[in-house]
Amino acid sequence: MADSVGIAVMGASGRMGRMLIDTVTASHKAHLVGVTERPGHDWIGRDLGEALGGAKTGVMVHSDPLDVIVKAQAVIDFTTPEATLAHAALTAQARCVHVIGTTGLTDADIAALDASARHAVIVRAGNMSLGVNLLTRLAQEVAHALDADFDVEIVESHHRHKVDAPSGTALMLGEAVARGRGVSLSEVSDRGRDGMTGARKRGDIGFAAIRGGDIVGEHDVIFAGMGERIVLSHVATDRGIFARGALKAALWGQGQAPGHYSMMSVLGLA
Ligand SMILES: NC(=O)C1=CN([C@@H]2O[C@H](COP(=O)(O)OP(=O)(O)OC[C@H]3O[C@@H](n4cnc5c(N)ncnc54)[C@H](O)[C@@H]3O)[C@@H](O)[C@H]2O)C=CC1
Ligand SMILES: O=C(O)C1=N[C@H](C(=O)O)C[C@H](O)C1
Repeated sequence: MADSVGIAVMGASGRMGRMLIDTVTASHKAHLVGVTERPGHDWIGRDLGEALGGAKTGVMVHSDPLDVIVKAQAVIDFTTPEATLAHAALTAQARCVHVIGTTGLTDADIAALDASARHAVIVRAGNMSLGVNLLTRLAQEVAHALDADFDVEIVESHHRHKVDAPSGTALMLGEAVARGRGVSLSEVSDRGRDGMTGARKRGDIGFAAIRGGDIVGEHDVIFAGMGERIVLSHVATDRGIFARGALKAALWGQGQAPGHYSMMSVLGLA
């Protein structure tokens, strides 16, 4: 265990929480030191293995995040914006690496994370997969090469339980296109068209969201010109890609200077 990194997983019973527990447990480079769930959840106070329907693991499910943060070298957090902000105040005090996959954060939330990142290493991305992070680089390059004669539309599809839109990934892709064009996304973003919207505005970056069934996560960046169209796509079929990225970030963060990093740094794409 000497070189193995102690990891706490927040939101243990969630879709990503379960995947993260499997990924950390299977790793030779990390081990699980604790997990949390929201106060009132029926897993609180139980052994994690038993809560998952298997044998005892000796890892208990806590509701107080401090109980696990004090034991961890890295916290992996795919929960809710409210929970993630509360965790960030504690990881900053504990000086432990905070890997944040939670999406739906507001600009004010991100500013609060910037403040925590003065003391702790935060790695945050709306998508922790290698494929999507590479796609953001490609989208930026294509946007740079083309002018606004090509209309950009970002279409994302997710499972019926997803609560935020556009997805964190769609926003990452939108930011990449805006960077490639040298504009600010907030000034050109077109979200939630409905009714008599008027014709499309030149230079806008449009977003559309589909929700249904068990779709893990699909993203298209469409560059639609006159007589031709380029479509950059990513299809996730297994949440393991996000969990593996998050674990990689937790390991990479050890020994880094405090700061608010993205997966591009972790993957050597920055
Ligand atoms: N960045 C990435 O690569 C990815 C990000 N996500 C994001 O991760 C987040 C979670 O996604 P899912 O696992 O699908 O959602 P989920 O709803 O299945 O899981 C969230 C879990 O967090 C728990 N939780 C809520 N408040 C808590 C608190 N105060 N303390 C501890 N646990 C708490 C919930 O009870 C739940 O079990 C979403 O924001 C989603 O968009 C999801 C997949 C990949
Ligand atoms: O909620 C999800 O499931 C996902 N959320 C992330 C997002 O908002 O982009 C990443 C992935 O697409 C799955």
